Amino acid sequence: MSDDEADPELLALLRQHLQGKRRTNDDEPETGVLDGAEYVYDNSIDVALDMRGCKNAAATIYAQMQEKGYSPAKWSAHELHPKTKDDATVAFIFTMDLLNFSFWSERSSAERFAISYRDQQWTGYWSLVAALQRALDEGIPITDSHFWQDEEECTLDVLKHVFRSCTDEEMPLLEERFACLREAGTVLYQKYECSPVNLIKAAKGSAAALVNLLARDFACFRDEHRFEGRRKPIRLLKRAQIFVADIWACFEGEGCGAFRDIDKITMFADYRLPQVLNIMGCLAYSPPLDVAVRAKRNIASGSNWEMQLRACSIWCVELIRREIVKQHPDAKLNAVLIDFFLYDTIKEIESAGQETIPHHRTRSIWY
Ligand SMILES: Nc1nc2c(c(CN[C@H]3C=C[C@H](O)[C@@H]3O)cn2[C@@H]2O[C@H](COP(=O)(O)O)[C@@H](O)[C@H]2O)c(=O)[nH]1
Repeated sequence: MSDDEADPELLALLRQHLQGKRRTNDDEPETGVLDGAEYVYDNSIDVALDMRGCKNAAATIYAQMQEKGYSPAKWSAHELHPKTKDDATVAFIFTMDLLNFSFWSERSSAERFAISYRDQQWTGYWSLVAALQRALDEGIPITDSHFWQDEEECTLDVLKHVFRSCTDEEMPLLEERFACLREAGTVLYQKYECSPVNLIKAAKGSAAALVNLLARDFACFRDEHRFEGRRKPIRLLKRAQIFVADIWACFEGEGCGAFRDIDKITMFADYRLPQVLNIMGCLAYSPPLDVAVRAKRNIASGSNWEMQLRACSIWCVELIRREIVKQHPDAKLNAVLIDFFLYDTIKEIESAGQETIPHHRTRSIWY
C-alpha cells in the first residue's frame, strides 16, 4: 500500500467517530465486540436483518419486558440460581460461565442428556446449573479453583460423576469442560490468588475491562475468530460477556456487580438467539443456509456461516435496542436484559413445541 493510501479499517474507524456513531471516552476500555459484529454484518450474504421485522420486534419485546418486569432482580428469581450475594456465589457463577456451552442433543427429549435434581429432570443450560448445585449438595467443592488444580481429587471421572446423566447420553464435551476447569484453576492461581473475586476487582468497576481481562488471561474465554480477509479477529466473547452480565444481574448492579459501563456488554452470541431472532422475523437466512439449519447439518465452529449467524445476531439485538430507546427514550433497558428476555422467550417457544426452525448445530466450547 502506498503511503498516501490510508488503511481502510482506520478510515472506517475515523468515519465512525466523525459520524459520532459511538463516542468513546479515550481512557474507558472497549471490548470491540460491537464493531466486529457490525463489520461481519456489513460483509454478510447468508444472513440479513429485516428492518421491518426488527422494528416490530422492538415494540413487542419492550411491551412484554415491561409486562414481565424484566430487571436484574429477575436473575436470582430463577429457582436454581444462587440467592446469596457473596463470594461463594461469585465462584458459582464463574464456574457456571466457564462451562456454559453446548448442551444441545440430537436425541429425543426422553433420551437426551439430563440431570436429575430436586425431583426434576433438567436439560440444556439448566442441566449445568442443576449439576453444580447437586455436586455442592454432595460435598464436592466443584466451584473451588483449588479443587480444579488438584490432580488427585479433581479427575475426569469425578467430573463425569458431577455431570452424570439420568439418561444414557453423557453431557457433551466433558473432556473439554475438564480442560477449562484445569486451565482456569492455573490462571486464577498464577494471577488472581485463586479467587474470581480478585479477577472482578482487577477490572475496577468496568464491565468492558473485565471482559478484556477474561479474553487476555483465559484461552477458554477467548472466543474470537477470523472472518474472511479481515486482519483483526472478530471478538464475540460470549461466555466472558455472559459472566459479567450474570454477576451484574445477580448482584443487581451493587458490590461485585457494580459496573459503570454495563451497557457496553452486547447480547450473547449462542445457538438460541439466532433461532429466536429468525422466528421473530428479524433475521433472515439465505436459501442454502436455511436448508442446512432446517436439516440440522453441522455448521463448523469459526466457519463463515457460523460467524454470520453469531455476529449478525449481536448487531440485530443492538438495532432492536436502539429502536426501543428511540420509541421509549426513558426505557431502562440494555442488551443484557433484552438478551435474557429473548433466551427465556425461545425456551417458552421450545416447551410449547412451537419452534418453526431449529437452532443451528455447531459443537464448540464457545457457546
Ligand atoms: N444469549 C443467551 N444465551 C444463554 C442464556 C442462558 C441462560 N441465562 C439465564 C439467566 C438469565 C436469563 O433470564 C436466563 O434464564 C443460557 N444461554 C446459552 O444458551 C445455550 C443453552 O440453550 P439450551 O440448551 O436451550 O438451554 C448455551 O449456549 C447457553 O450458554 C441467556 O440468558 N442468553
